[in-house]
Parts: sequence; C-alpha cells; structure tokens
Amino acid sequence: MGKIIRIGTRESELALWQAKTVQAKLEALGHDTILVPITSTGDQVLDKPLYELGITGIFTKTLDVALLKGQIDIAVHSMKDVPTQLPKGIVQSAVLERAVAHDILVHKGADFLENHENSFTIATGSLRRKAQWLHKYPNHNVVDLRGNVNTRLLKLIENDWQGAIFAQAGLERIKLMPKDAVILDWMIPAPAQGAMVVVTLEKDTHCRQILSQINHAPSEMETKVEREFLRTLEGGCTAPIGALAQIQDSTLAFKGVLFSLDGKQKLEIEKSISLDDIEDFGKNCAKDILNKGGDALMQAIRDENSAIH
Ligand SMILES: NCc1[nH]cc(CCC(=O)O)c1CC(=O)O
Repeated sequence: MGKIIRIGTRESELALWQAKTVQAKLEALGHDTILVPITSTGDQVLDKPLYELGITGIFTKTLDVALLKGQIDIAVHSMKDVPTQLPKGIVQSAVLERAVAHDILVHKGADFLENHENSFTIATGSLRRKAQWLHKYPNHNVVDLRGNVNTRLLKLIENDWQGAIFAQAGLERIKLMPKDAVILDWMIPAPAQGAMVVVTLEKDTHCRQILSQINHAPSEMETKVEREFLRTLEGGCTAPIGALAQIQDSTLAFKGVLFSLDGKQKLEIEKSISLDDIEDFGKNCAKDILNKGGDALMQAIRDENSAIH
C-alpha cells in the first residue's frame, strides 16, 4: 500500500499522544506509518537561514526543518502553537476534530476565588491568560510559568502559588486533568486551542490527498476564522488575543478579545454568521476591533514588548 508515511513529532507526552492519534487514523485507512521523534533542529543543513524561509514558531520550527530536509513526510502540531503564517513550501493538510477549547485552573483549594480582599498568586506563561486573569481578579499576582504540561504541573506543586492555568484538552489527553480543576468558561481561549493540525510539504500531493480524508471540516472552518482574526490583529507581534468560533447547524458564533498587557483594557466582538458567508469573517471581526481602539492598543503592546526585549 505505497511507501511508509513518516510522522514527525516532538517528544513531550502531549506531542506523542497527538502524533499517535494521527498515526492510528492513518493506519485505520490502511497506510503504513512510523513515528519519528525529532529533537534538535539541525538548522545549519538548510541552505538558507530560517527567517528567510519564514520559519518562526518556537514549538514548530524543529519539525518544519525536518519536513524541508525530507526527514519526515508529515508533522503533527497543537494548532494553537503554529504561527498564522506557515513557512514557504509547507501547507496545512488536515485539522482533526477539535476537543474542548477551554482553559482550566489547577489549584490547591479553590476557596480563594471567593476571597476578594486578599491578593493571591496564579502562574501562567501566556499573555492572554495573564491579561484575562488580571482583568477579572485585579488584585492578584500573575507569575511566569513555562515548560511542557508535565513540567508546569510539577512546578505548581513545588511553589506556593494558588494555581496555574492550562488548556483542558492538553491535560485530558495525557490523563492528568484533576477532578476538581475549575473550568474557566469565562476566559476566551487561544485561537485554535484544542485542535490538532497536520502539515506537509506543498508539493507532496500524495500525502495531502491521504490527509484530506482525516480532515474535520467544521473544526477546519472554526480554526480558520479564529486564526484569521489573530493574523489580522497581531501582525506578527504576540499580544493578549483570544478567539472562539463555534459552529452549530449552519451558523458560526464568534467571540474575539484583545486586552492590554495589564488586563485593564478590553476590546471585544461577539457576532454570529451563516456558514455561507464566512470567507472574510475572521478578518472583518479583527478590523472591527482595530477600528474601535485596537490599533492604538496593538501599538502600545508593540512598544511595551520592544521595551522588554
Ligand atoms: N502552549 C503549549 C500547549 N500547546 C497546546 C496545548 C494544549 C492542547 C491544545 O490546546 O491543543 C498546550 C498546553 C497548554 O496550553 O496548557
């Protein structure tokens, strides 16, 4: 049944779970596959610098390089980690059916959420989560927390923070979702949170045709709108941006937010549209935000970011 499909993956437990899920779907269609965990980038073997190829994502660049070097045929990513502009020669070939998109709070006792007098400490490395937390709990502290999901859970145990924020989908996939975790249904998730995407070389029509068979069209549409919103707003700069599109029957309901870094300012849009009209919908929602003060807010965020780096 043709040649073996080499599936590139990062080595974290979550990444391996996601790659194995894609592997099972391809095997079920009768294809032979092999998982290829990739560790180092080996950038030097490419004949052009990474930035010239448009390779920017910190989580995705290792696999992008492996694809371009022909070491793997397909790469599996958490879609929210994929830059909105894919590298030259690499295309999105399948979006899998999305899991829950929400964020959750892992904590050591949730009573503090009802205490509005004292200050508490929450950990997250995400600008989006930090801004939304501070918007809702202005007298809390938010400290930085990085690393893969397992590392972040360990750091929460080791430190005297009250809690840390995670994507529900990530914790459920590796079966580490605590029963008492608080679902943050008021927090707007990252664009494409909870979705997995498979990318290939643009010229690899063979794999693209195979992957089209595991694509989930509604998840593809939802994430397209969310990522278009992000792409139009951010212009390559990381900012506290959330977006959630949900399809029900023939309608797509959208919520998008842009916050200042300190969470004090919030711009939002909430709008529904018929699936027949979604072509430029994400872009137009972003333009609406930009027109009602988002332009100035994004400029302030760019200035603050460049003052830090
Ligand atoms: N930034 C890391 C990352 N990338 C994807 C997920 C979770 C799975 C998903 O949202 O698809 C996570 C962990 C987290 O945010 O807690």
